[in-house]
Amino acid sequence: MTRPQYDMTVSARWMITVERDGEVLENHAIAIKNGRIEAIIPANQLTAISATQHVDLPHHVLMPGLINLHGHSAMTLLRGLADDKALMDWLNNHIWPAEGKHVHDDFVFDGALIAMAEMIRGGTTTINDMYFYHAAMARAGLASGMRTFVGCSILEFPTNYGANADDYISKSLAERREFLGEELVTFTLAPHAPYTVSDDTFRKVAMLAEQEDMLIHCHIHETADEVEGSLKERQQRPLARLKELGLLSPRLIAAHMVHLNDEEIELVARHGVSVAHNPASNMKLASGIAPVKKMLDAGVTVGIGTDGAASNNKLDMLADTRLTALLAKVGTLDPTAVPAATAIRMATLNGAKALGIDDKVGSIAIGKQADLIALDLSAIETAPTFDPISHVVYAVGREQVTHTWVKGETLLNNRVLTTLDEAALMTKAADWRNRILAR
Ligand SMILES: CSC[C@H]1O[C@@H](n2cnc3c(O)ncnc32)[C@H](O)[C@@H]1O
Ligand SMILES: [Zn+2]
Repeated sequence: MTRPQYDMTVSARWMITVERDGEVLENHAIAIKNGRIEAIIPANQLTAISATQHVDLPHHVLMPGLINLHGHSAMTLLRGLADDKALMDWLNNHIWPAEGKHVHDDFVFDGALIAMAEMIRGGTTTINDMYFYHAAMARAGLASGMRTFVGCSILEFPTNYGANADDYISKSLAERREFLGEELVTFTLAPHAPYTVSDDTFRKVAMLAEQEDMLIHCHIHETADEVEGSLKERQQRPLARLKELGLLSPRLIAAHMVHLNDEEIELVARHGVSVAHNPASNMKLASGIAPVKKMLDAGVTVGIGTDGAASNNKLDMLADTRLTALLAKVGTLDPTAVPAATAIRMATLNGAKALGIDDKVGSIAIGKQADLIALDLSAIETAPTFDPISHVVYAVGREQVTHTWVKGETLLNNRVLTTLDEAALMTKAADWRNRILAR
């Protein structure tokens, strides 16, 4: 009898499937063909099948790849330029002036590749980004092999990329056309925030999203100042305004959502809006603590994002999954607010749901694409292991990520990047440091 033939099999000591909260398979293997998981079997049945390549992970946990639900990848090149500031001081007096001097295609391409090297080494397989120069971002995504959502920024004021909202929109749609056939690249509409986008533009974005079947990605209710500013200027809270303008729908991924009352949480749940929670950025910019437990209890899909490297200052989804669990506990004084298994689901399947790709990725299941990561738990820092779910959330560091796969392609092999040249990127980073310091 001929044995079933696969491209790759991976066996692991533990497998966190995320199919059911808390499910851990011990000593199991998966078989992958054409980038898809075709079988999940006890490791002792591996002899019954054959594969071109086998990866044995005897001390490792295998789990779905992490989904970074909110980021600005190219901002790695501005990391550490302005720390210890509140959001509007940080943006108005530091980040926007620096972006005005430096942000062009080459900045976005190089900065995004540096971000992707960091993310792949930390177990992130999907990035939901928003920035400028989208063809450069998409090219970086294709070069790295990451699943890349390219958010097309829309603002009312001019930047190097666009003159006004209509200009941002038309340039973005033109850049999108070039990548429409690429499975791993998806363009989204990214109106920056309620305080930088007009009513007319928000209406256009809502219509365009329907016409073109696109997601919308926007910073919303990030700070108390944003909510108060809107009340002062328009006698309306930003979310109420966005509801009137037709923005609230399952297409919308709302980044931050820190300052919400109970009615707003209900509204967001009713309209199927997803939320990208950014605990590190919210802590560093002193924006506040998002009501994550209340949102989850109301049925909102809440995923996790890092935000940019200039406000985090890491692109470390494992660290921010830990922060998600810890911050929810301290914010509610309830140790059960976000348990470990919930935090893992937020960083994987919830991100996939928000992006509308949970039929493809976000958990380990037959038929899903092989976006997977492996972490080596044999380090002293994670010995002994009683519960791998606990270790992944509370004890591991990203240096324990050994392998990262997207659609069955190896992006990280025993901690070595396979698609990106780390040494060349180090040189690029040094060049950018000199250019930025020179201006
Ligand atoms: C439209 S995305 C690009 C734009 O957003 C800026 N930005 C980065 N992080 C944040 C944040 O947390 N809140 C608001 N705006 C942010 C970034 O610098 C770009 O100018
Ligand atoms: Zn952001």
